[in-house]
Amino acid sequence: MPRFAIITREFTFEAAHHLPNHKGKCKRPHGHSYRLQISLRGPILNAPGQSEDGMVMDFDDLKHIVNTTIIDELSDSVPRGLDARPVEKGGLDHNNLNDLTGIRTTAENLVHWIWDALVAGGVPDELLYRIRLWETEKGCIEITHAEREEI
Ligand SMILES: Nc1nc2c(c(=O)[nH]1)N=C([C@H](O)[C@H](O)COP(=O)(O)OP(=O)(O)OP(=O)(O)O)CN2
Ligand SMILES: [Zn+2]
Repeated sequence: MPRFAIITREFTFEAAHHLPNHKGKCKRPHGHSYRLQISLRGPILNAPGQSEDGMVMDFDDLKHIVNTTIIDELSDSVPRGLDARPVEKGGLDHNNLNDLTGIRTTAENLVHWIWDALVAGGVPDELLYRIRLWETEKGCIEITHAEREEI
């Protein structure tokens, strides 16, 4: 029987957003230094002689897929919401999240959008374990498979 492990890689990006109709200051355009944690849970590979022997996934591979799917570039496979607008280039980093994603950019909505985007970009849904996102140092949103379930 394989043993399992949860691996977590952290990412940061700077981005602008606003929340239309928010009762407070967040309705105005402003920026955050976002902190993002992607966690995968899966079997520890038993592949003697291979690079990934003893890993769930190589951190380098996870970094590459997250950067090229959502952070530095936006993969063409990632669905964008109805309010999406053209952005000059790039992914979440140094962009306007309202225009890039086309969704209402609460942290709650963003973590579900990120989950969908990573699956669209090739991360197996069954490997994704948890996504955590900090907009500020004081507040964090997280989802796991339990929060992905529709009632
Ligand atoms: N549940 C949520 N609440 C809020 C969200 C959100 O995504 N989910 N977002 C915002 C705003 O985006 C805002 O930028 C963050 O607000 P806040 O926590 O108030 O951040 P501050 O650092 O500015 O808070 P201070 O109390 O002024 O330090 C709001 N709420
Ligand atoms: Zn904000």
